[in-house]
Amino acid sequence: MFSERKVLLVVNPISGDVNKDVIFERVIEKTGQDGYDLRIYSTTGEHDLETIREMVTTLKPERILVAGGDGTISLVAQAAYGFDVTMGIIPAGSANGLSVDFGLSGSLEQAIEVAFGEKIMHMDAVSINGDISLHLSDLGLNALLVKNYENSETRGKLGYAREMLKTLSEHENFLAKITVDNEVIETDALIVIIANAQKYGTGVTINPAGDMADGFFELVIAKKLDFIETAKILAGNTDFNPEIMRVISVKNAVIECLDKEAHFQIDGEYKGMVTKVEAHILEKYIKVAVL
Ligand SMILES: Nc1ncnc2c1ncn2[C@@H]1O[C@H](COP(=O)(O)OP(=O)(O)OP(=O)(O)O)[C@@H](O)[C@H]1O
Repeated sequence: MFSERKVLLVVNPISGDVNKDVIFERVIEKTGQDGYDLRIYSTTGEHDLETIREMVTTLKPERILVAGGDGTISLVAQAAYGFDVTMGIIPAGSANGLSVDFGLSGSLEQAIEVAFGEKIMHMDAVSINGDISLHLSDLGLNALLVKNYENSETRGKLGYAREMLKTLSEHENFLAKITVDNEVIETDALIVIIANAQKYGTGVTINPAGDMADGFFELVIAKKLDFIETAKILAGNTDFNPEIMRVISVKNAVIECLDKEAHFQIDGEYKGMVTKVEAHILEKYIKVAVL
C-alpha cells in the first residue's frame, strides 16, 4: 500500500539493556493499523546525526519515534531541528530522565499511544558551549557522580548509592561567577544546574518551577547540601533560603569557575572539566508528542 503518511522509528539497539524486539512488534502493528509507511533506523554509534538528518530530509516523516535513552532523544531532536516533524518518545534507556519529566510511566502501550497522539509540546532546548541540552546539565557535585557512575562496574540502585558516597567524599566546592541577563552573582558553589526540565531520572525534582516550553531555563545554584532546602525542593516548594539555594529563570547565562575547574555533564553524559560555560535558550526547538 502506498502511503504519504510516513513514520521513522529510530532505535538504539544497545540502550538501557532493554530488548527492542517487542518495541518493533508494537510499532509495526500500530503503523500497520493506522496506514502509516514505517521506516526503521538502528543507531550504530557512528555518524548517526548525519544519517538521521538525511533520512528526515528525503523521507519527510510526520512523526519520528525514538526508542532509546536521553542521548538518543537528544540526537534525534538535533537531527530533526528545523523540520516540520513531531518526535514521539518510547523510553528505552537506563535512566530515561526526559521520559520521567514527560510523565511517561514506562509502559510501552502508553508510550506508543502518546507518541501517535494529538497533544504536542513545542519544547525548548538549551545551547551550552555549542552542545544541546534538553533536560538537565550541571557543574559540580552531580557531574562528578555521573563520571564516577560511568566508570564504575556496578549498576542499579546499590551501585548508585556506592558512587554517591564516593562522590561526596571526593567533591570540593568551587567559586562561581554567574552572569545572567541583569545580574552578576559570585558565590561558593556545590553545584550549578542548568535546568530546562524539573526532575532527574531518579525521579528527584530539582527544579519545581521548570517548564520545558516557557522560553526560559533555570539556574539552580546550591552552596551546600542542606536537609531543609532539599526537603523543600522535594515538596515542590520554591521559597528557598537564599544563603543556601537560589533558583533563577533566565534566557542566557555565563558560568565561570574562578578558583578551579569544575566537573560538567550534559543530560547525563560526562563532558570533562570546564572553567567557563555559556548557555542560552533555544525557544521551541522541537515538537514532542506528550501525555
Ligand atoms: N549500535 C551502537 N553500538 C554502540 N553504541 C551505540 C550504538 N548506538 C548508539 N550508541 C551510543 O549510545 C549512546 C546513547 O545511549 P542512550 O542515551 O540512548 O542510552 P542509555 O545511556 O542507556 O540511556 P540514558 O541516557 O537514559 O541513561 C551514545 O553514546 C551512542 O553513541
